[in-house]
Amino acid sequence: MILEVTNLTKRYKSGNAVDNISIQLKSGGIYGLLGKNGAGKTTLFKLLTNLITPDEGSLKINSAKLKPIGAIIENPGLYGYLNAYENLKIFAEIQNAPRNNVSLQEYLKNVGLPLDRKDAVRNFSMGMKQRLAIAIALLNDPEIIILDEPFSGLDPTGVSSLIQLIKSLAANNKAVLISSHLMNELQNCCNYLYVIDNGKIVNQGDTNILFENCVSKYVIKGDGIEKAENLLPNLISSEKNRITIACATSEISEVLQKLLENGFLIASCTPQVTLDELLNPIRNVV
Ligand SMILES: Nc1ncnc2c1ncn2[C@@H]1O[C@H](COP(=O)(O)OP(=O)(O)OP(=O)(O)O)[C@@H](O)[C@H]1O
Repeated sequence: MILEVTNLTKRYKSGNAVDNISIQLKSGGIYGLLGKNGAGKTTLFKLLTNLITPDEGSLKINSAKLKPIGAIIENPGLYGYLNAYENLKIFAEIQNAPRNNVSLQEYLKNVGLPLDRKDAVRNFSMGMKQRLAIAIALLNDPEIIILDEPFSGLDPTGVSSLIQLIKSLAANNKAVLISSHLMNELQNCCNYLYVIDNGKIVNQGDTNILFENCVSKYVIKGDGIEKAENLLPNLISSEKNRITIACATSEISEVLQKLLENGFLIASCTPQVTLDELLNPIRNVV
């Protein structure tokens, strides 16, 4: 493990922002921290990066590096009136990181920023700002990268290219920890998920398994599929060419078989998971 957090707690007058949290990160893994607004994600990240001190618990980083963590917490704090290269150079100076022309250009290239963009970063798209912030987080070649809500404000193309960049960091053996309230983005990106609510980790596991275990509904599409209503006791809703049924992963093949046997052609069958189901794993019994 590159990072081991044990029973971390942070109390405020309003209550425990982080409540007895334990997490472990391995090099090369992409970890998601999924939770609603106010769940405690940013507070946990501030504890991991020593911006605040815990009231209880411990944090162990198994690295010989002076600065093993690179992080973007809350917003990428960029200088809007400077260009990408100038931003990177200033942060490299502040962090005492290598700042010769070649290595700075290399950082920009590695995060996919065009080297010929010389205008101020206030003109950049959100996706480009995120990339620049990641380049800054990478300046000291940290072993752990922490990204707080990196998908916020990105369009679908920006999200998928950011996911590619995050995967390339993990392929270079970095441990990446990402917070978000967006389940689909984390599902597409992370190997392992921690679900946080009210300061506590309420659910965790391999992303695919976690989602599979939380599926309680399927949307089935097909020409005239709404006419299958009477075949399906677990029907939730029905409209032209589309039905939604309550059904666990273990039961869906039987349902599809029944539809096929009765002459219905299925165009797609999509599992549905809501954040509520991930937050309340015990309730997911169909
Ligand atoms: N400095 C502080 N003083 C008092 N309460 C705080 C402080 N920082 C955070 N909190 C409280 O701790 C809880 C967790 O906040 P936190 O910002 O960690 O949540 P979050 O999951 O990051 O939410 P968001 O997605 O909205 O940023 C909230 O109830 C918040 O009001």
